[in-house]
Amino acid sequence: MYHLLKGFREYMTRKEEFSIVIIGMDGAGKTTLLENIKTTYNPVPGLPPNKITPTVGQNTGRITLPSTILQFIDLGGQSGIRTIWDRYYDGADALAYVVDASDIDRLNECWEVFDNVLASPKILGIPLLLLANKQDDPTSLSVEQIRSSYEEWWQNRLNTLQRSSGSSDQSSRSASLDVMGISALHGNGVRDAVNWLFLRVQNSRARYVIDFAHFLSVSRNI
Ligand SMILES: Nc1nc2c(ncn2[C@@H]2O[C@H](COP(=O)(O)OP(=O)(O)OP(=O)(O)O)[C@@H](O)[C@H]2O)c(=O)[nH]1
Ligand SMILES: [Mg+2]
Repeated sequence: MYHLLKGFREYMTRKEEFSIVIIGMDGAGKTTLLENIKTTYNPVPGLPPNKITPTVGQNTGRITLPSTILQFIDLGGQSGIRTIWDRYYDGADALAYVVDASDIDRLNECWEVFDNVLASPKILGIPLLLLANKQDDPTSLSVEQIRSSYEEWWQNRLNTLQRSSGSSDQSSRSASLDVMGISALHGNGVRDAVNWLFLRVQNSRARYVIDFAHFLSVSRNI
């Protein structure tokens, strides 16, 4: 029991590290977001936007918060590379799906790609944040418009599949979807998005602690 309690104490006091995977279509602004997060939180700034090129593979960045380390993994979004995303879901504590809110012509494709992400059983239970990026661009859709666009896309898809009974499924899907607006280029909303991710991964840790405490109380009674 002593070792169990010692282990529990060490578990409670160590700086927990969480992995956050950033996905989204090519050009959505994922790497710009990652580099902005580095600049915002680290003493060494991230790459300036004019030095960022399309990602082939992945980029990573770590930030240290008072009680937590967040490790961000930004994956390339070009169609040929999207097949690698699935491999990263297993180790992910949270997912951020970045949308280019100014690229209205590609929104349908964006929702198809998003739907594929949602269809993966590996992401069940992982906090998921939808980021409507490029809010600094006056042509960008707002957070509400992005949410409506997804709802509309989903409804059309149901209609195409002639699954009219699925409408309640659709409403629960979009109602539980967290959407935030950001400008990865200028940093607006980036701290709020990082706070959301931090709180969600912390909450999932709290659940583990409750489970462990429950395990301890059960083992005491054995
Ligand atoms: N106006 C505006 N442009 C942005 C913003 N974020 C990114 N961009 C621009 O969008 C383009 C693509 O940005 P990236 O960060 O390379 O996009 P990505 O999602 O990493 O793309 P892949 O690596 O190909 O998957 C660049 O020209 C960025 O400067 C933003 O918040 N506002
Ligand atoms: Mg990139």
